[in-house]
Amino acid sequence: MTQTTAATSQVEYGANALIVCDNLVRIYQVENIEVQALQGLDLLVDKGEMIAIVGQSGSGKSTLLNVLSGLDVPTAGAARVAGWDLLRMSHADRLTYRRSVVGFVWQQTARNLLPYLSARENVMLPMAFDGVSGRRRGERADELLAAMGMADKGARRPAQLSGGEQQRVAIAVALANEPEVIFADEPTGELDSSTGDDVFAALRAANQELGATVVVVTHDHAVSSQVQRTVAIRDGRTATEVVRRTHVDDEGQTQTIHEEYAVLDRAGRMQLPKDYRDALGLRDRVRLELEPDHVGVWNDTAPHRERPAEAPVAQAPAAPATPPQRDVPAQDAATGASDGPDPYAPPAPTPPPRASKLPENFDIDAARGDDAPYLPRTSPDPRTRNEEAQDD
Ligand SMILES: Nc1ncnc2c1ncn2[C@@H]1O[C@H](COP(=O)(O)OP(=O)(O)OP(=O)(O)O)[C@@H](O)[C@H]1O
Repeated sequence: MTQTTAATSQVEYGANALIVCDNLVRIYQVENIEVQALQGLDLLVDKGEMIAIVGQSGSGKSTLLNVLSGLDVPTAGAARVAGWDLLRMSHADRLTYRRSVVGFVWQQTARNLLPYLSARENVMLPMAFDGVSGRRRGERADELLAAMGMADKGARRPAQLSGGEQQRVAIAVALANEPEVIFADEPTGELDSSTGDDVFAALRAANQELGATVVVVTHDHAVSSQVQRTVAIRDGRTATEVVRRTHVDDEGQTQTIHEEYAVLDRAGRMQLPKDYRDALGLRDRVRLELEPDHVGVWNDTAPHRERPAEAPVAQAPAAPATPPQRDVPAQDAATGASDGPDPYAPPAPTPPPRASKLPENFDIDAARGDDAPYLPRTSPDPRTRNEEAQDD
């Protein structure tokens, strides 16, 4: 088995994560043309998480899933799942990996189940390949079908089940050999929305009740309301993440909050969301300014200006969903400071002063110099939105 050893002299990237993609590259050669399906993608998934990977058609989702499921080998970079090095697996390793370490739910219901076996027999089949005793196979199949809300339909063949029921049986099949992770590729793509919700409820049961790590790949951004974390990929790279959490307000009402993060890779690269770029006319080249607790990103044509040292620091405004149809002064992406008064802007709230997160001995003036255009972030500075994640 080609498992990586944990004993390295320095801490490995994502050492404690269940899934690690580090600068993953997949280049397809089509005649004389190279297609870069994955262009240095980074991804970490912890054990026990349920996440969605979203992206438009052609963004690289299927390529990523093929790599993670052991069907394809990346061109460069690193990919590990549960300690298995996906770039260095032998053929035999790959079979073991696909049989016992990962489970799959595909979009096409027909691809998940054998049509001539009952639901119960379908769930028992992977266990037979894995050498599980007959009695135990039956017991576990019954447990899994019950967990998926399919206890009373185990004797039916796939053709006697609805599309949503077939997908719930498929989840039970994927769980049969107690895999480390389940990959679901557009599992609700062929279903209506209410049936799709049932399938997501079954995936959540697999995650929360049976402890499986679940990765759902989809083009549907609305999925972010169904999972804890949504990772958006764009042009073969991780672009943004939306983390969903619940919050109880002062009146005792539970609110769901989506916090959107830009993903910063180890080389300091990040993608600015399109609505931010459009709103401020940011393209080709931008100017960066390091402030005590954030980095300002400026339109290249914006005049350089000095900010008074005692100027109040405002919280980041939510970016507009659509670019405003008017001239917007070049604006500091994090502070909201602008070159001149914006007659359309609502009155700015006066926030409490924020403490600097920089180390005490950090020389911000030296760091602002031209020699140090890229600086490490010392703390995340998420933009908070109470709305669904928006992509391009
Ligand atoms: N076998 C292949 N040979 C050549 N190019 C490929 C191959 N597979 C994918 N690509 C290209 O790689 C890029 C990413 O494709 P991929 O299928 O991963 O995207 P996707 O996000 O899954 O899209 P969709 O949602 O439409 O399935 C696309 O430009 C695609 O044309």
